[in-house]
Amino acid sequence: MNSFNAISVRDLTKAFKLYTSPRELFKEFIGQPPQEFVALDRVSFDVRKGEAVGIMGRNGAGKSTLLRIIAGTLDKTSGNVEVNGRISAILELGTGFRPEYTGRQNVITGGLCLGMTRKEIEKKLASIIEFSELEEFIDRPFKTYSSGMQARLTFATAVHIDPDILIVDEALGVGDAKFQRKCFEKMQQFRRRGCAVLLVSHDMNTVASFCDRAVLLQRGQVLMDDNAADVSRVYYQMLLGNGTAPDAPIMAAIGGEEEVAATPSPQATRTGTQKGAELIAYSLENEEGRLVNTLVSGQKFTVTIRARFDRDIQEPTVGFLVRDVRGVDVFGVDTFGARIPLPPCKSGEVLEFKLPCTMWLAKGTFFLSPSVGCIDDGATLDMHLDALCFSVTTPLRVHDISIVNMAPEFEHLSARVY
Ligand SMILES: Nc1ncnc2c1ncn2[C@@H]1O[C@H](COP(=O)(O)OP(=O)(O)OP(=O)(O)O)[C@@H](O)[C@H]1O
Repeated sequence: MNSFNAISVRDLTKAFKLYTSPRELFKEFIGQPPQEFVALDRVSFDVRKGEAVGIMGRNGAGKSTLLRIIAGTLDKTSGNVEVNGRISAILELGTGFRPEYTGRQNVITGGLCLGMTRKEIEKKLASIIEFSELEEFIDRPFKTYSSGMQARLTFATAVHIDPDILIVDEALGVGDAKFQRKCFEKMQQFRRRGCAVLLVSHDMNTVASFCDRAVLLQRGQVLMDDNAADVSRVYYQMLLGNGTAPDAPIMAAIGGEEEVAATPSPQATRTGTQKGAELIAYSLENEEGRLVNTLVSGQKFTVTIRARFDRDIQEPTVGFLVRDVRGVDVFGVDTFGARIPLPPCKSGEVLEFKLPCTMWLAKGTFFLSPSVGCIDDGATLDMHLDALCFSVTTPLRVHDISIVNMAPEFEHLSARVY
């Protein structure tokens, strides 16, 4: 393995044998193999030292199976996993912890399970308890702890191993916000000293903000391995759509090749009846009429949408929706709602819709979903969810945390001292 890598996974495959009855065991014994379920299918990726990699995917995609094999608690069927350094894995709450033991006793047994020596544990016991903030409860039975308290003790023990590789499977999700913050701070410290972090999470914001890279699994295969923000976005679109990412790009942006267009997402999900009209192009233009994927808060821009009709529509309607990365709808408009009639369209005609707007959102990444509909029968004919990804930058005078730009007029500011 390359010396920069902490983990190297090559063609990793895991097939679970499915025994539907005890007879199947017997059949296997006499040479008839049982049915198999392939949970991981030739998965390959690397994690570099000091890198934080998110593992994403819908329920059953194979994330836990992957982590368990890397952590060494589950056997692989084929392929190769190389690990360079000491692993500490939080695969589920209270790994190696006994419900009837006290918190203190469990730190000792759990620590031993996680690979610490008894001497090491004794040396770190006070620090583990302090990190968990459970001093008051540490001599009570573990089974009386809430799931958040269990998470605290599990995490506190696991991070005191001083691992080279930290593997965390969602366990942090149950701690309260303050404790989660503390855990992420601890994980950042690990990264700074070269520890690799592998984090399974369903939360795209966690992955996008904490991880450098992410691997998206779909039915046991690697669908995407890229920077965390892009993978999170695709994962989010999978969740919004039919659960799988389409194989091929479905959209092209309008415009000249030399110009930068807002990125049409290859993963856009189509909704609507898809009968009567289809969206054929859409784009964003700045005030100079240039195709852009970055808009400046406070400035004007134009949304252009083109739709082709394959039947006569007396009253078409066009609109779009803008969402942020968390999936919150931040703006929506359509000609029907605005009571602006569009001209009737005949089969074979293309309608071009251009709507000048002002960008009042503040800094961030957003997704635009264009749509075309038919007022005659009240249907959405075609809508491409989150099809255009664009970012907004704010002028210096708007604070970074802003969601919207209230356009402060500093030139008219008055300040009086009494
Ligand atoms: N012991 C087992 N025997 C048979 N199938 C199994 C076994 N363990 C896991 N699977 C199957 O393997 C697939 C992957 O499971 P896994 O737990 O890795 O998914 P996951 O991505 O972690 O899901 P989740 O987000 O729900 O935790 C699932 O379809 C699951 O049913």
